[in-house]
Amino acid sequence: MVVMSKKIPITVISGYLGAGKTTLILHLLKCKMNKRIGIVVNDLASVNVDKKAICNSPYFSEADRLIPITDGTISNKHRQKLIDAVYDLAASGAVDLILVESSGVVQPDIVAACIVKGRTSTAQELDKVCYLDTNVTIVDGFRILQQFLPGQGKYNQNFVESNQLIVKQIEFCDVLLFNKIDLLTLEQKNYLQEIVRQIQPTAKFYATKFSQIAVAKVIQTHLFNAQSSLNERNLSDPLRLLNQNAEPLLKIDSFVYRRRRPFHPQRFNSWLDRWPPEITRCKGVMWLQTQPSRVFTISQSGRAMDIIPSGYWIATLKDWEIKKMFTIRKNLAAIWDKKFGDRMIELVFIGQYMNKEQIIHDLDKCLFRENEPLDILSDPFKLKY
Ligand SMILES: Nc1nc2c(ncn2[C@@H]2O[C@H](COP(=O)(O)OP(=O)(O)OP(=O)(O)O)[C@@H](O)[C@H]2O)c(=O)[nH]1
Repeated sequence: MVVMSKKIPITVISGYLGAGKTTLILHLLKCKMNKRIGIVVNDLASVNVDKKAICNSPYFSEADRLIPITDGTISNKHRQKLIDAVYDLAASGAVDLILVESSGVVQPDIVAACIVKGRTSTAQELDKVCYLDTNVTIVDGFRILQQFLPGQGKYNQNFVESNQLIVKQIEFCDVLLFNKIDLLTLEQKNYLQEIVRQIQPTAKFYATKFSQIAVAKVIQTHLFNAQSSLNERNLSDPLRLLNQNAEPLLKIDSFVYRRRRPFHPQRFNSWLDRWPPEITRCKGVMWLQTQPSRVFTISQSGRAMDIIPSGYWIATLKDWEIKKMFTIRKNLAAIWDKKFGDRMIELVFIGQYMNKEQIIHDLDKCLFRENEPLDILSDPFKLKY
């Protein structure tokens, strides 16, 4: 049994799909004050896009540690993976604090119960090496504008189920970040804040843009009180909560669309105009025939869509640089293609009742065909500067 002289504090970050959880982690990495940070990222899809975003951050240092968990639902199997990952980090002595990013469809009270009462698969007690310090819930103001306004989605089951989950996430937290306020008018912001405060009157409340918050407000706050927080919600026996076979509140699916060939910019752009509403969240990378050196990152959440150039493919570097990258990036050989190098389209789609075959079929039609004429000038993704 490992006995730690000092237990490691844990901040759990919850929030619906695309609320800004990874954005908060990237912000905290940037702000850290000589602390070694351990991160557990629980992503819903089989490709952990959040892990890539964090590991590629210039602020993720060699002293930091990250353990990814994929297919992050709330099933018993995944609860065990989460407990084991947190224990490994806390018992390693290699980190000073731990951030746990829940997947967007997870109830935070179950994650809290895992940390308060969890035992590893080898029967080690988690509370011997770490303690739950703060539960942060991030609320996507722009999404709830759509979901919480009167009359919206009244007869739509997707809305009802996702609203239930968002409300549960709001209810169980010590700190609430009301995020994406840059996308709201003052009137919308005030109206929605009022609703959120009614659901959660006691937590510390901060309105944020891009999850920007002072470190001390979310780390080592000592705000979580296991007795009152779990008891208040009639969860007096966290073990029961931990062991119950919770049906996910939200029946949500995900799949990965992966192709080596690039998109035809105009065709892909017109597909974006016909975006299937069942897709709740899409994230990943892509490339365009017209701009073969650029990596484009896509991040869609509800009605908000970001497609931004975010660096260059390794395949565009000089030969010696590419060779060096092979020694640095251990997984590069596995993804390298003779013709395209590391260029690829890899998009994770998350949603309810998605017509996967139709989406794949339509996206395949957006791919650039051999010997097709190239119209660089009318590329809608061309940078204006
Ligand atoms: N306009 C705006 N965009 C934001 C803000 N915060 C985050 N975003 C964007 O929202 C998108 C989703 O942010 P993430 O941090 O990846 O969200 P997440 O909660 O980690 O997403 P999942 O892990 O998929 O559930 C990204 O494109 C962010 O840049 C904000 O305050 N304003």
